[in-house]
Amino acid sequence: MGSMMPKALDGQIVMEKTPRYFVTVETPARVRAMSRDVKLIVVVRDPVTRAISDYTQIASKTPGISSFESLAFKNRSSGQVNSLWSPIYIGLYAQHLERWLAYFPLSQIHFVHGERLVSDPAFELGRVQDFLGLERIITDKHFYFNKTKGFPCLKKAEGSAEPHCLGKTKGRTHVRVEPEVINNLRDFYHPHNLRFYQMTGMDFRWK
Ligand SMILES: Nc1ncnc2c1ncn2[C@@H]1O[C@H](COP(=O)(O)OS(=O)(=O)O)[C@@H](OP(=O)(O)O)[C@H]1O
Repeated sequence: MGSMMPKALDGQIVMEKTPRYFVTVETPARVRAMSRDVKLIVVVRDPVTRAISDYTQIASKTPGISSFESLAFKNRSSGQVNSLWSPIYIGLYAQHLERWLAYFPLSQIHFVHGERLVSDPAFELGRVQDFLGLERIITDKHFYFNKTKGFPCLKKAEGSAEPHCLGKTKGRTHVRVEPEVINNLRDFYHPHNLRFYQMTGMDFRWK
């Protein structure tokens, strides 16, 4: 992993982004072997919406896939959640964080509040810049709310004068999931979320 990272000059920061790192069992030890003072950034959102978003993405690439409802439960009538199904498993944030905390102090891990990244991107990016020890260059002046997209976008893309929104696969309409299933998943995640708030000292206020 370390040998694959590009070299940096003094004053430069090398970034690497892989969503799977947070949940892959071998990763914390590998990252630690590469650098013990690396800074880690994790974007987290309500695990129920996260699961539906994840399924929406998988379904868009998998013709004939079973319904969310049938994959999310081991047994629908008993309401037993299939916590090993990846869209559900990834949202068990406390469990994943626990593995990282065996290798890194909490002070080296920064959590981006996913919902606030959408409602107030400048605020969340302010926190990220502080965490990285950077000057606060990105501020609310860089964003505007694009009504068509329903999300914030950049007024100017890097090296261009044109506005820039994220692509079509970011911020798309989710598949409809039965309200009863959503409530069931909320109950399932509730204790895990509370543990996560306690571990991070942050109240994400997920329902
Ligand atoms: N500004 C802006 N524009 C569009 N989308 C935004 C933005 N900020 C955050 N988001 C949320 O990012 C979600 C997609 O990111 P992913 O986690 O799927 O990306 S990746 O897997 O890391 O590539 C995507 O999830 P979905 O809404 O489920 O599509 C968005 O809610």
